[in-house]
This record gives sequence, C-alpha cells and structure tokens, in this order.
Amino acid sequence: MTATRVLVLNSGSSSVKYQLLDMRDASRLAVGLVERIGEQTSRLKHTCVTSGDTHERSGPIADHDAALKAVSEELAKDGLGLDSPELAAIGHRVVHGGMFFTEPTVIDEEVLTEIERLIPVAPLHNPANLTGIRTAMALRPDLPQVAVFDTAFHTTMPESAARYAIDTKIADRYRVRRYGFHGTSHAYVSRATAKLLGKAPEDVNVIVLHLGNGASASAVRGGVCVDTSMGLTPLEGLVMGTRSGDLDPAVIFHLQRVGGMSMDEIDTLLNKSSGLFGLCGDNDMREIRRRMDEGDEQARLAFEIYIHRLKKYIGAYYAVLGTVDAVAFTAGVGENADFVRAAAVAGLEGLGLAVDEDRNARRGDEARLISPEGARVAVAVVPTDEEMEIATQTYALVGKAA
Ligand SMILES: Nc1ncnc2c1ncn2[C@@H]1O[C@H](COP(=O)(O)OP(=O)(O)O)[C@@H](O)[C@H]1O
Ligand SMILES: CC(=O)OP(=O)(O)O
Ligand SMILES: [Mg+2]
Repeated sequence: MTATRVLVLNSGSSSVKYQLLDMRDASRLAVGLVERIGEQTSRLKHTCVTSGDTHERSGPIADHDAALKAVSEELAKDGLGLDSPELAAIGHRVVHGGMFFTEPTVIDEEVLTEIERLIPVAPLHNPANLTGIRTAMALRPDLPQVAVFDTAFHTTMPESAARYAIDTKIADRYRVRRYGFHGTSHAYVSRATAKLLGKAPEDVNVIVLHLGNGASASAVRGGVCVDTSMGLTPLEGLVMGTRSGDLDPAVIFHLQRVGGMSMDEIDTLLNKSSGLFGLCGDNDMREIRRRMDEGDEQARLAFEIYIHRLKKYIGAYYAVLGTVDAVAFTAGVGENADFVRAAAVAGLEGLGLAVDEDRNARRGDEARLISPEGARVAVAVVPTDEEMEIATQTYALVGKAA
C-alpha cells in the first residue's frame, strides 16, 4: 500500500486547526479545531468527512500537547489514527522561519533549534508550533514531519520593502527586517484569485487582505510578493483583533519613560490587549457589528479605526503595484463580514474599486466576485485554505524525497 495521506496541523497561540487529506485527489477525510487551549472552557470539534459524523467535547485542555493527543484519539475513533500505514507525512504550519527557511522543510533537530531560536520574534506562535511538532514526532517518530513557513512567500520582497530605515549594521547584526506572515494564505489566495479571473498567476496583480484575528495585507505582482504589512514580527500593519498594528515607535519609549511600564508589559499591551479589543473590549467582528447596531459609539469608533487603516493599505499597495487587477478579501473577517468589505472600498471609485451590494451580501464557500459587472478592478471574496496549501507542499516535498 502506498501512503498517500497527509495530516496538517495549524497550531495557533490558543488553538489547533487540523485536517487529514488524501493527496491522491486532495480530498478531506477529517477536519477539526481545538479552541481556547489552556482555559477551563476548551472545546474540540471533530468532523469525519467520509461519514459526515461530528463529535464535540468541551472541558479543560491544558496545553498544545494535550490538544494533539485529544486530536489523535478523535482520529483513531474514526479509524483514521496516526498509526495508519497510509499516512505519508505530517505537515506543520510554522509562523516564523526567519531568513533561513524559504521553502517547505523536512524537520530534524537542526530545524527545531532554528525554529526555537526565532521564538523572540514570534512569541505567540512559534512555541505552539514547536509543541505541535514535538508531540507529533513522539507519536510517529518514523514519519517525515514537514514545516511550512508563514514567512516563506514573502522572501521575494525587494530590499526596498523588506528593510527598515535604521542603521544597516545594527539591522544586519540583529537580523532586523520585515519578514511578513500569513504567507501560505497570501500565496494560496493570490493564485485562487487569478484562477477566478480566468488568468495565470503570472498575468495578474493582486492586493490580498487576510483579515482574521491576526490580519495582514500583501501586494502580489504576477504571483510574486512585493510587499506585505507585517514586519519583524506579526505586530506591524493592520489593526487586528488584539494587536495594535502600526504605531509611532516612540509610543513605546513614552510608555516606558513616562508611564513607567516595563518592556514586557508594553509587549503584552500591544500584542494582547490592543487592536479592536483594546479599543472597545471586543475582538470579534460579529460582536462589534451587534454593538454598532445598538448604537454603541465605542464599537463604532473601533470599527472606523480598523477600516481607516485597511483603506490606507489598499491605497499604499495600489501605488506599489501601479496597476491592480483584483483586491481579494479572505480569512474569518474577510470571508464573512460584508460590512467590512463594503466599508473598506467605500469612496475608492476613483481607483476603480467598488462592491455590488447584492453580490457582496451573498454568502458562500466558493471564491466569488463582489464588484459590479464590468468593473475596472475585480473585488473578490476568496476563502483561504492554509491547510490544503500546507498539505500540497508537504506531499510534494515528501514525494520528491521518496
Ligand atoms: N460570521 C462572521 N461575521 C463577521 N466576522 C466573523 C464571522 N466569523 C468569524 N469572524 C471573525 O473572524 C475572526 C477569526 O478569523 P480566523 O481567520 O479564523 O482567525 P485566526 O486564524 O487568526 O484564528 C473572528 O475573531 C471574527 O472576528
Ligand atoms: C502570524 C499570525 O498573525 O497568525 P494568526 O493570524 O494565526 O494569529
Ligand atoms: Mg489564521
């Protein structure tokens, strides 16, 4: 029997998303999510796609190690356990790959050490990714484990976009530059957008807006990333669920010198209690919408700040690209919040950007155009599929090695 299945683990700071795929036809066998890891109210939702059965369990799951063991038990109940000889590899999302990793990579001790070394520049993500990898390695030491890096797609950025305007010697010594994240999603979505337009990726310029809890924008010219909004860490750029995005770096000096806050306190403030959450106490766009509908001014202002920043990046990447064929909205907010999409392009008719109200309001799981018929620039909703992209890259690498 040839092994054709790939398990993908997308370990986030407090969640694990996973999919088991059969790469003969890229079909999904099982999908699931463990949320709120480390809290009393953890929840696991597992769906066996082949039987259509869904199981849910709630109750505390202490850490990512426990989460992965729970996932492995769920898969085993469906006869899809990690001990299956049909499993060819396990693919892991790794958020920060630094300058070292530009391609999917089979994980060994040296790779683990490098991912660990990058923890200070991805403190919310790389530790969770590492636990996922170590647990999976312990469960199946014989299998190839492949890391697919969020930063990889952005390594094509020109130096003019990747470098900060600081002393070059210091920047080089400490490897301070813009790496960019969500690259697997930006790669997948920019290609899927070209497909939606009936063109080859080489022939289109796309602005991708990945709006999830973390959020980033990218400018993709002919399939190649030329700029992205996240930087040394996933803190720069757009307003996010709990992260501030762009700010004057002097805010940090001010909070330390005048506010008496420690560096760790400021780090936590900017990463975990800023963004939409810091502005209005909620980081979920559904809740913000509900509050705005009730006339809540604080939620309204948070929304306006979020949209203002988003619009600035659309304008900036329009200028970076010169000509734009499409603007693609993706991830939790981008795929579901029609009011965010409408507000983000409102007033940009001069740039050829608009949404058709009916098309924008329609829901669906497929990539679709929401701009009016005959619009100069296509505006689209393009669901991301980081897991499928990771599985494809993992299987290609393992196949090559075999
Ligand atoms: N139906 C919806 N309407 C508006 N926003 C939504 C909806 N569903 C999800 N979201 C938003 O998507 C976010 C999660 O996006 P997701 O891409 O899953 O994020 P992450 O991968 O960073 O966890 C939620 O925090 C919420 O703001
Ligand atoms: C890099 C990053 O911000 O990832 P996420 O959106 O999953 O938090
Ligand atoms: Mg995400």
